[in-house]
Amino acid sequence: MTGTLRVAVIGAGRMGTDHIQRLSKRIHGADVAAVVDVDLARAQAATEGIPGAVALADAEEALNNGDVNAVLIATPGFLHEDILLKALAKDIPILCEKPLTPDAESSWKIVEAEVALGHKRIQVGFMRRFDAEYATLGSIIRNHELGELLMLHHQHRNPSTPAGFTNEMLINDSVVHEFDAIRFFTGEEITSVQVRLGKPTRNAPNGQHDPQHVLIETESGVLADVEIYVNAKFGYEVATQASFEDGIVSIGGDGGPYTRSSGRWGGHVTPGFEERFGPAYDVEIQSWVDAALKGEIGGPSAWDGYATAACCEAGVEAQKNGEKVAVKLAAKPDLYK
Ligand SMILES: NC(=O)c1ccc[n+]([C@@H]2O[C@H](COP(=O)([O-])OP(=O)(O)OC[C@H]3O[C@@H](n4cnc5c(N)ncnc54)[C@H](O)[C@@H]3O)[C@@H](O)[C@H]2O)c1
Ligand SMILES: O[C@H]1[C@H](O)[C@@H](O)[C@H](O)[C@@H](O)[C@H]1O
Repeated sequence: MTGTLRVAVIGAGRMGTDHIQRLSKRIHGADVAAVVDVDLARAQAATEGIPGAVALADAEEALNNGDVNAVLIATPGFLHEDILLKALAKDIPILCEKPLTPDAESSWKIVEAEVALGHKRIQVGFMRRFDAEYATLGSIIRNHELGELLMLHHQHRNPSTPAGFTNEMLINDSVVHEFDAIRFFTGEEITSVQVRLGKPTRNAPNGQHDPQHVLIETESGVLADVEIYVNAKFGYEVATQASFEDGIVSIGGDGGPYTRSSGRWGGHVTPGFEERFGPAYDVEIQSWVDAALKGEIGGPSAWDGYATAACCEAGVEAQKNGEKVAVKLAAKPDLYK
C-alpha cells in the first residue's frame, strides 16, 4: 500500500476519541476517514473539525466505504470478533484495541482467519510495549545486563471503573495488559495463573471483588505477581519491579516535577491511562501506520492477542476456585514464528 492510511475508527468512546485526535493531529501517514458509533451523535461529535471524516452508525458501512483502507477498533472487547472477521475479509490493516477478544475460543477463530489469509493484518493495542520505561526494562532483560530475570512484581491501579465493569473484566480488560507485559519481558509463554481474593474495598461496585492478587508462572519458572486494584480512588498507577540475579529495576513509579509551594511539597498523581500512556499510544499508532503502509504490522500480533486471551480464560477460572489453573495454548502457527 502506498500513500496514506484512510482509517475508519469504530467506537467513539473514551479510547476511540483519543485515537481520533492522535490520528488527525500527531500521526504521520494516516487520516481519519470515518468514525462509527452506534450512538451516531457521538460519532458526529468526534468528527467535528476533522476534514473529510464521515460519521456513521454501522461498522460494515464504513468497511464498504471506498474511501476507507484501514480500521481501528475501539468498541468494547466483546464486540471485537465480528468486526475483526469482517475487516480481515477486506484484507486491510487493523489496529484492534485490547483485548483481541475476551476468550480464547473466539481469539483462536481470529488467528485461524488470519492464517487462512496468509499474512498478518492485525496489530493488538498492547501499548505498554511502546512505553519508554517498558522498552528499557525489556532490553535489560534480553541483554542479560543484570543476569537472569527471576521475578516480576506488578501494581495496576485504576481510580474507578466505568458502569458495567464486571468482576471478570478485572482479568479480561485490566490484567490482560500484565499478561502481555510478562510475555513481552520474558519472551516466554505463561503456563499458569492463580487468583487470590483478599479483603475487599468498600468502594467496589456490586459484583466486583477488588483488589485481587494474581500469581503467574512462565515456561522457565519466572514468577510474577499482579496487584489489580481498579477502585483505588487516588489516581492511576501502573508500575513494575523486576528482580534479577544482579540487581533490581523499578519502572512506572512516581515521576514529574517535585514542587514545594504554599506549605506543601510533592508532585502530582497521574489521573488516568490517557496521561500515563499518552506518549506510548502515539508511538504505538505511528508504528502501526508505518508498518501498515509497507503491508506489515508494527507491534503485538493476533497470536499475542490469542495467548493473552488464553491466560485470561485461566485467570477467570482461577477467580472462581483460588487454585492454580494451567494455561491451555494451541500450537503456534508458522505465520507467527
Ligand atoms: N489500551 C488501553 O490502555 C485502553 C484503554 C481504555 C480502553 N481500551 C480498550 O478500548 C476499547 C474501548 O474502550 P473504551 O473505554 O473507549 O469504551 P467506551 O465505552 O468509552 O467506548 C466504546 C464506544 O463504542 C460504541 N459502540 C458500542 N457498540 C458499538 C457498535 N456495535 N458499533 C460501533 N460502536 C459501538 C459505544 O457507543 C461507545 O461510544 C475496549 O476494548 C477497551 O478494553 C484500551
Ligand atoms: O480498559 C482499560 C485500559 O486498558 C487501561 O490501560 C487499564 O489500566 C484499565 O484497567 C482497563 O480497564
